[in-house]
Amino acid sequence: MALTVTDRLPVAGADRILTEEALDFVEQLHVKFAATRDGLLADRVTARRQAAAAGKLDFLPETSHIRSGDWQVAPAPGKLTDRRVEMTGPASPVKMAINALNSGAKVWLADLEDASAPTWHNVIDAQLNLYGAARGDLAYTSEEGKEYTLRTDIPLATVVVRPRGWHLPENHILIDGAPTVGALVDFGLHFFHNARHLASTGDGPFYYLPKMESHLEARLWNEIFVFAQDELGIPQGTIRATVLIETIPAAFQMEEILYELKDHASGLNAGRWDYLFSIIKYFRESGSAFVMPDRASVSMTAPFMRAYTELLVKTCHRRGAFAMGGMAAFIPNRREPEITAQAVEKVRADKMREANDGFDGSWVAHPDLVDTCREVFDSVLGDKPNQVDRLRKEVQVSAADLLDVASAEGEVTEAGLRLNLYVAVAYTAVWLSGNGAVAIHNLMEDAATAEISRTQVWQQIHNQVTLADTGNTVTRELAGKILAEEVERLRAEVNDEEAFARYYEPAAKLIAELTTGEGGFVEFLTLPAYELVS
Ligand SMILES: CC(=O)SCCNC(=O)CCNC(=O)[C@H](O)C(C)(C)COP(=O)(O)OP(=O)(O)OC[C@H]1O[C@@H](n2cnc3c(N)ncnc32)[C@H](O)[C@@H]1OP(=O)(O)O
Ligand SMILES: O=CC(=O)O
Repeated sequence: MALTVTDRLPVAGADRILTEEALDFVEQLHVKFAATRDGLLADRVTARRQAAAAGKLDFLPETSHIRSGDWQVAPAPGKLTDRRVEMTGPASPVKMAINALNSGAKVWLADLEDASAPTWHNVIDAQLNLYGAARGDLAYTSEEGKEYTLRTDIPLATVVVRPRGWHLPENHILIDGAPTVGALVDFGLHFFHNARHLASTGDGPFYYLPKMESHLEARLWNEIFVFAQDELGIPQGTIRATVLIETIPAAFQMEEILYELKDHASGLNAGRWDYLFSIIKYFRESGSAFVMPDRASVSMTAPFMRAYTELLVKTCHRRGAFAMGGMAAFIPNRREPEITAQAVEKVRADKMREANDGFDGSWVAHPDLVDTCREVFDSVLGDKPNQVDRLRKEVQVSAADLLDVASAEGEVTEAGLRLNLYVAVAYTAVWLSGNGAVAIHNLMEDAATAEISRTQVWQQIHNQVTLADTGNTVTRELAGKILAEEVERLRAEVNDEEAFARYYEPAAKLIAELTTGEGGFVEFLTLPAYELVS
């Protein structure tokens, strides 16, 4: 096996990350685990085809002993016993890393996934920032002279790193000439450089694991953790992982996922946006029962979404694990107090539902929402650091409840179709420019929300949906016409032909292929997009 790095110096300091020893560690992870990951990705395709053909999923009969068994995950480590507010955001640029650490949140989900466009610069810069974060050593002065330093008056947020999902490759580290697995690169570099230090201070290493589709994928992570801890001489069980339940098959395997990671598990998170994307994707050709209303009208109170969150809380607490709430997409705007007031009220309502339902904490996307989330959880938790003791035994959720997409109120409209196409192109353009999250119309957009937008269009075309406001049927031609109009709208808004040609034209071409193209469904928007960035 020969490991090569295609471009060693994307950012100052890269050599501190891409050391021979760290790359050896990544290579070892690859040799031991990449083939299993490849097999699990292939299994996803088979499992989805079967479920789509049947138009249903069920709890696994072969693991019923796990669901009925009496077991608990390991107790939470000190730094993860109170997670009432978690701030999410990309680990690059350094300014955002410092802002997140300083935000007053208990945890910072340092995102190498949906809020990050994994350009080589971003991948390495994020690792440099995580290295600094682990050691309390980050500072930055902006071009305007604003100084960013870590606060000493409050505890900094505990870092929980979210590596890329299993599907994404890393094109800049090759083994025998082939791209490596992005997740193994992200985890491997972070663990190698920081695990001993974090373990010595009780600050980690902690991870969020995204987009898994089966408990066997969780088993693979567990095997990686066991190997990595042995290699670096760190006690087994030091790593703690919170798993995002954000795919529909994973919702049927929550118990099994916790069980596989038992000694390393600290909780599950209800990743609502990817979850919606996953349902659309999984059952995309299974008929009208799975066609969702306009994205904006599917809320967390829709019965099928409520079934999912209720089951998640019950499952976690029964096993001594934390149940973490998700992301309300409303973003404050420091220049528009009215927008901020609306965002705060909507976020407050969302967090109140979660806290009352038994979640132990939740996510916010912006530092100006930390206080709102904390106030809500303070009011429900009182003196307690969490509510893992609320077992929610009364909750009963069936397979049919989880799949009852038709229970969502709302319609499919041309306005929704138009907005989906606008957002998909606008977000993809920003992603191609190297930024994985952006506010569009005062909503947070990241890879997960953009995936909903583009898959809804695909699903509407392939199910010949009739639009409630115009009576038209969604066809390739209609979506293509609206796409062209939205691209012209964006051209006028961007008002910069160079930027438009560089980012928006390729984004529009890609979104056209993914929505109205004849080339078949593409699993992840970020896979072809990644081939367009360096
Ligand atoms: C579906 C999921 O997976 S959700 C989780 C993944 N998604 C995310 O994590 C999105 C996180 N949020 C963000 O990236 C940002 O809030 C955005 C892109 C939505 C909006 O960012 P901006 O347009 O920069 O917001 P705004 O101008 O109001 O920012 C004000 C300040 O807060 C900082 N800020 C905003 N959001 C964050 C954040 N998430 N983390 C750290 N700092 C932040 C900005 O850097 C800026 O700092 P400055 O005053 O020092 O310059
Ligand atoms: O990752 C979180 C989500 O909501 O998707």
